[in-house]
Amino acid sequence: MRDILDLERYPLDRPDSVGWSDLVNQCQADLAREGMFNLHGLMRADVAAQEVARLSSKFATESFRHEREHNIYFLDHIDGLPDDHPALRRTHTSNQTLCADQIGASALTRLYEWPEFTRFLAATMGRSALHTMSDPLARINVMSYHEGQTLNWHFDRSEFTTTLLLQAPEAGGAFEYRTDLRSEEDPNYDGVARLLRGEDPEARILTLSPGTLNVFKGKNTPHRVTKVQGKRDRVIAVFSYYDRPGVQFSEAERIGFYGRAS
Ligand SMILES: O=C(O)CCC(=O)C(=O)O
Ligand SMILES: [Fe+2]
Repeated sequence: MRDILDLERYPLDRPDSVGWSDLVNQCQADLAREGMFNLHGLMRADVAAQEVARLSSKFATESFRHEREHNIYFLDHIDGLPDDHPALRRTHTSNQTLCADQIGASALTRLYEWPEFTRFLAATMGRSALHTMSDPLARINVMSYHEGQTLNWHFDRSEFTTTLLLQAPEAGGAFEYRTDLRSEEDPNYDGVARLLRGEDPEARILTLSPGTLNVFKGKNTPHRVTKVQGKRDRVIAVFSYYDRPGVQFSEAERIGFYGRAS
């Protein structure tokens, strides 16, 4: 993995070393404080650039244009919530998505399936194990956003989301998030409505650099990607892991996110 990752800086391949334990402790502290951690420059910059070049023709010809109006839940209706509640305010999303079956054998697939990577991620989250998805489309996605495009406010399906930025835009395309806006016990619909009005003082903005791994607790932390500005696309890989093996999206979810079920 040394050909694609900076393992001098991040010793993911040496789980018995002090350096590995120190890194895990640091990530755990960041997760507890911020709901996320970042490994800047985990993927080598030239490898990230090669992936962008390799995928650019696929983006041009076979990507799914994910374009829709949606609410923060990506659901048509929430039981117990009137359909006109401001927490259900609709926003617009537009980007291009490539699914795992289109990405093929690549540095991204190698990283996603590398057992030491899963082991490291599980340790940062205080879990005994994490598992790759069996969903042939959802396990790895690469998304590109060109000028004016955005992924609007949403909560994720999985508790943790793991992304790796491959190419940064000239401007915009920042990751905006609001840590722990809701919990399993409290959906905090009024807090959601306030965030959607742009009035939540706890919302934070993160500007990622290419090669950076970002792990964040997206299930209760709403987040969005602000509009990309300039000619260079924002390109980012999204890896999905779950605490049990064999997880798949439903057919309806696949059609919503990818425009196809298989
Ligand atoms: O593009 C990003 O930085 C965020 C991606 C994301 O939130 C998601 O795929 O759920
Ligand atoms: Fe997300």
